[in-house]
Amino acid sequence: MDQANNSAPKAKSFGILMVNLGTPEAPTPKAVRAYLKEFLSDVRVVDAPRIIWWFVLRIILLIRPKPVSEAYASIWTEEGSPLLAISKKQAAALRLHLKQDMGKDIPVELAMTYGNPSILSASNALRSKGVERILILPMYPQFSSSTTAAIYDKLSDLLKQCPHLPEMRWIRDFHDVPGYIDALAHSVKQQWEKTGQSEKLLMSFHGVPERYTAKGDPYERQCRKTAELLAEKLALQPEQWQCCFQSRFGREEWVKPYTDHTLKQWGKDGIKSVDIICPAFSADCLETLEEIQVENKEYFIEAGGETYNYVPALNDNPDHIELLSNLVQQHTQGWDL
Ligand SMILES: C=CC1=C(C)c2cc3[nH]c(cc4nc(cc5[nH]c(cc1n2)c(C)c5CCC(=O)O)C(CCC(=O)O)=C4C)c(C)c3C=C
Ligand SMILES: [Fe+2]
Ligand SMILES: [Fe+2]
Repeated sequence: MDQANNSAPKAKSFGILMVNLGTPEAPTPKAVRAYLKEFLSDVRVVDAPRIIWWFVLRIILLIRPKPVSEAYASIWTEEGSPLLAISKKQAAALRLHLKQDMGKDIPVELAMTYGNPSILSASNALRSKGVERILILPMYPQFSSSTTAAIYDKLSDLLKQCPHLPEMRWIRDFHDVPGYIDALAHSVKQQWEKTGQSEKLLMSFHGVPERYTAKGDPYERQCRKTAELLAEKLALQPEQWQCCFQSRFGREEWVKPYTDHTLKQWGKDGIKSVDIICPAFSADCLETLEEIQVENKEYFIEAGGETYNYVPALNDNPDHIELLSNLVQQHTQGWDL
């Protein structure tokens, strides 16, 4: 019998498109303005009618870049923006871990929804490596129309130019995956080993407008589920923890309770010590390193609190990378044959 007919068809190679939000190129008003312009022009992020939003955005872009660039300057590192530097480390660690687990090189390309490296350049890099099947890995444990769906939109816009499409699969969310909850619990326990357990654990998630939940965005529900599972894993009593939402933007009501209000109230109520974790952020960034670690700490201490411990994001912790590798392997079943 013909040898060629007998052998299985050659497996098409697959690659991973790891995507996070994006960050300015530099901690300067000019770079922050360019970043905010692209980010805040996306209808998935701000869904206001375009004519009205166009006027409002012009004002925001006059006022916001200066203070926000100062906040970025305060967290900037030699490797650049923490979000980008950590994301690069996550991509490299995932590449290494997949090689160990799967015994071969699986291309992993990092992309940002806004700014660089763009989804276009990362997709082209995968194509140049001969990848015919792409697994999209949004680095958001909880699905939101304002983050994960924005990646879908960008990618579909880009694919409109392509005469031939790759096969694609998505990791839509992993808010309740045991490996994710375990990794969060492990990071809290490590904090407790270093500093002792505080009176309260505050789980602070990035907020979204209440209207988004009303329209069917599952984000708030998924955040609450993550928080419940983490509390259960840590065997916390209801009075020992609280789920809150941070990073409000604009004047409308966002999902509650608000992180800053809660910390001020706890300080006034005589709570002396708090541990705070931000499970919606897979990498430390402006919203954790400045807003949570600095700004909200001040609110708590000024209101009478004494001890405030920020539990870092999962970043490139080994159990985070193990979780990502397991998710990749589950979602590519049948592709590696
Ligand atoms: C305008 C509305 C915004 C929505 C809705 C929103 C949702 C959302 N964002 C993240 C994750 C991140 N956001 C970050 C920064 C950031 N977010 C907004 C606005 C909205 N986010 C702004 C305007 C900014 C920029 C900073 C500022 O001007 O205040 C970041 C950090 C980026 C960095 O460079 O470090 C992350 C990460 C999630 C998960 C989310 C909803 C689910
Ligand atoms: Fe945000
Ligand atoms: Fe593994």
